[in-house]
Amino acid sequence: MRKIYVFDTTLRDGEQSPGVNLNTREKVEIAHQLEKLGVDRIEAGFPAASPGDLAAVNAVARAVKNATIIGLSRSRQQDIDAVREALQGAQDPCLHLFLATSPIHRQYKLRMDKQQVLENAEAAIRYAKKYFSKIEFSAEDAGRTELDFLCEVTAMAIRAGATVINIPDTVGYLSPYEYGNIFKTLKEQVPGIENVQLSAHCHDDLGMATVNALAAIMNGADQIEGTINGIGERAGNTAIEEVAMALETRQDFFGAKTSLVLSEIARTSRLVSKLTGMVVPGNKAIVGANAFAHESGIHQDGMLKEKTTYEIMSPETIGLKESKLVLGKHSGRHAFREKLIDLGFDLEDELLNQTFAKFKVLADKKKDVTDEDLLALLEEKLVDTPEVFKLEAIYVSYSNESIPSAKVRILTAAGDIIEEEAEGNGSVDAIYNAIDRASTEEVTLSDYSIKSVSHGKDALGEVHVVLSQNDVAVQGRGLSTDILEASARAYVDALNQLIEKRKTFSKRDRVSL
Ligand SMILES: CC(=O)SCCNC(=O)CCNC(=O)[C@H](O)C(C)(C)COP(=O)(O)OP(=O)(O)OC[C@H]1O[C@@H](n2cnc3c(N)ncnc32)[C@H](O)[C@@H]1OP(=O)(O)O
Ligand SMILES: CC(C)C(=O)C(=O)O
Ligand SMILES: [Mg+2]
Repeated sequence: MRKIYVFDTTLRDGEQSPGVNLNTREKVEIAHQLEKLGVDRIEAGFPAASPGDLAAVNAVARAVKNATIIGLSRSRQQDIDAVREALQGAQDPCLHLFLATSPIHRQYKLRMDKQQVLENAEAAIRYAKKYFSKIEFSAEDAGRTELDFLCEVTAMAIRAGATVINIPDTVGYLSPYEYGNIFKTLKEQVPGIENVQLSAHCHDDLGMATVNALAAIMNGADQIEGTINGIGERAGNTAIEEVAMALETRQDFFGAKTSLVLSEIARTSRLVSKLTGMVVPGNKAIVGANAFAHESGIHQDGMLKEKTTYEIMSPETIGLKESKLVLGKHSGRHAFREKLIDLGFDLEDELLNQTFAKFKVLADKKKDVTDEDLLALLEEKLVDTPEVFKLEAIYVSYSNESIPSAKVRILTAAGDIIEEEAEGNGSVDAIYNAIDRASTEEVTLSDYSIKSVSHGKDALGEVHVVLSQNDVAVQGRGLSTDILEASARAYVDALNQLIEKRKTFSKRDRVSL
């Protein structure tokens, strides 16, 4: 199988992401992880950028033993000398030289004509060749460079001694067809091209960085350059994990492979995200939190029956434990039952259906239904007290400038609907006074507590109350994403418990008589 070399530039182009700044310790930590991931080449930084980056590149060069270490340099002697200094101690050093070749960059940025670009690049490569056996030359903005001039630049770089020729689509402008065609043309037309490696370096401005890298591979590229999580200048670079997994998953189509240790992908992604502070979007391919998560019932059902129905690769391949079936409002009974079994509850069909109905009501209110939410729902369902009173609705009126009031609508076991209103010294007190009126029970609230069962601002609130009547005390519990509703439910639950307990006492009394 054809090998595709992986050139990781997380520490250089990745660090060019606005807001990202990696210190020496962080660069070394990421470099060690990249080594474990098995990347072939690590671009550790741009030594001429600052003394700190020079020192960081040097620390990486000394620390890493199993990858080529690269430093970036403009086509200028002082930059090349900075890379020489930075790569001291590297087992396998490589200089990365670049000069822009496109008409826009030539005219406005470099203020050079074609001839000057050729001469400057050649002089830099020849100077560098005295110190480096491995030199990669990049024709910056190759994507917008006249193809015949790009061939000329490439031929010059090969003659001057470059060992890798990189074709950057610096501004992420090209379509896969156009980008692939550059590689095909260079392969066909440039003398000596067979003696060097061709490299693809893409940016994601139009969301085509990965597909362009793949197009380059299909047209003869030997190496892809990219970053972990696709971080980098503007919209970022090709995400290495995406190319590696595309090649792995579609070997039948691409017929090429990287030598990455794929099971290190998830760990590397997490580390880079942590140290750069760049959060990985949930829907990011391969490494996003949702990449192996399924929320909708039909997909979950398919997954439970056969994973390949909805997964083209396995989470284990990239070092994750397993796929996730996330319960939410789109989930179905199959996944719900499976989740409850995982939590240790194998419910009979009827109870399952009742709990499922409650779960759907909760899922309408919450983004994610967590294990804690489910346990709370289950506890409520498993302890089944007959509902003499059922809370149908509450309305609360609160302002800090008036007395809080509440109205409740309660359905009785006999089928009557009772509506009552009351005021109180707070919203909860007003609700409880209204429920007292509706139930006509005379009870004392001896305890009230509230806690959050799950996390986040849409977490379930759980209210516990203790009601007493004569010598009998009962507890009630209510759950809701709204604490006033949870409070009302807990109170009504306690009233039902109280009535149930009273019945048990009176039966016992009759027996003893
Ligand atoms: C596509 C890419 O990712 S390229 C890499 C981009 N990365 C970075 O720029 C990060 C590190 N850069 C830096 O720290 C600074 O830009 C430095 C230290 C390299 C240079 O800083 P300064 O000397 O202040 O120059 P400044 O950045 O303002 O301008 C760049 C100069 O380099 C020239 N230049 C740009 N690319 C090249 C090149 N490949 N070869 C030679 N000269 C170049 C520009 O034309 C400009 O020259 P001028 O001063 O004669 O007009
Ligand atoms: C330095 C070069 C290779 C680069 O990052 C680009 O052109 O995008
Ligand atoms: Mg780049």
